[in-house]
Amino acid sequence: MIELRDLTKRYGGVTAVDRLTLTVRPGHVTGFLGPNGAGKSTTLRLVLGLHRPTAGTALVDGQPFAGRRRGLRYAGALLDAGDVHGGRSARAHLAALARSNGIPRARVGEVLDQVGLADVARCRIGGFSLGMRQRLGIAAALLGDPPVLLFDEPFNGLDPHGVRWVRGLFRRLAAEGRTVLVSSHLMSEMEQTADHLVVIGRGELLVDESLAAFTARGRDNGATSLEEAFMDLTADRVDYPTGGRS
Ligand SMILES: Nc1ncnc2c1ncn2[C@@H]1O[C@H](COP(=O)(O)OP(=O)(O)OP(=O)(O)O)[C@@H](O)[C@H]1O
Repeated sequence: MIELRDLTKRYGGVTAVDRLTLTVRPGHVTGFLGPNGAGKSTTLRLVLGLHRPTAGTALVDGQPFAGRRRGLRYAGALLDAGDVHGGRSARAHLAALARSNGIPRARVGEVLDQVGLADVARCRIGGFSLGMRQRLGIAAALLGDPPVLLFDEPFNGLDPHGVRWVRGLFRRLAAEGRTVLVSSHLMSEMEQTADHLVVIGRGELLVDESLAAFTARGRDNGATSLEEAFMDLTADRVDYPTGGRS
């Protein structure tokens, strides 16, 4: 479970996250949506203790994640698939993470199999496509078999086979009772993957409800799709020209 209480992050004059209070529950895939610059990545980084909040708290299963030893056992995350040492092999990268988190080395082979990278395990990451890097990032998130998983734009760079695989993986992880929080701009993917939605705009919470309730409310207001309901909800929360309702 992830619990945010009045979570706030300011960078100089910019309030990236504004008094966010919400609970992300286990057993669901929670889609985390918002226009560009809404504060999604900042929120994920605050949860993982990579940034310090200006005010408020973020708890992972009842404790702050920052400073937690062997953190990958408690929460796994894919934040930036490009943020890896290109000179290492996939196996060496995962083995180093396993070592520093007290995870048995056998897990490395298991997660490489699970994400479909076993055949290229000894290849340098520098030669990997974006889709392969995404899979490696997902392998790293799964390494510690954690109860809480966070994914920032996990569908980026994946081909249709990869997208379908990720969709199924997230659903399985949630069905196993894990907390799965997925940020994405792809409404079609969220529609098929998430069963709960959190929407933020300019750092503030706009929606925290089931996908079914959100789409039903959108329909009542004349929206014909999740995308349209999202556009209507966030239209006054963007700082750039929008396409509006077609
Ligand atoms: N390290 C930083 N220093 C200064 N401002 C930052 C920093 N990180 C984020 N911001 C600002 O905070 C706001 C929220 O950014 P964030 O990246 O969290 O949004 P996002 O919802 O993930 O956006 P996107 O969908 O474009 O990835 C933006 O105005 C951004 O410019």
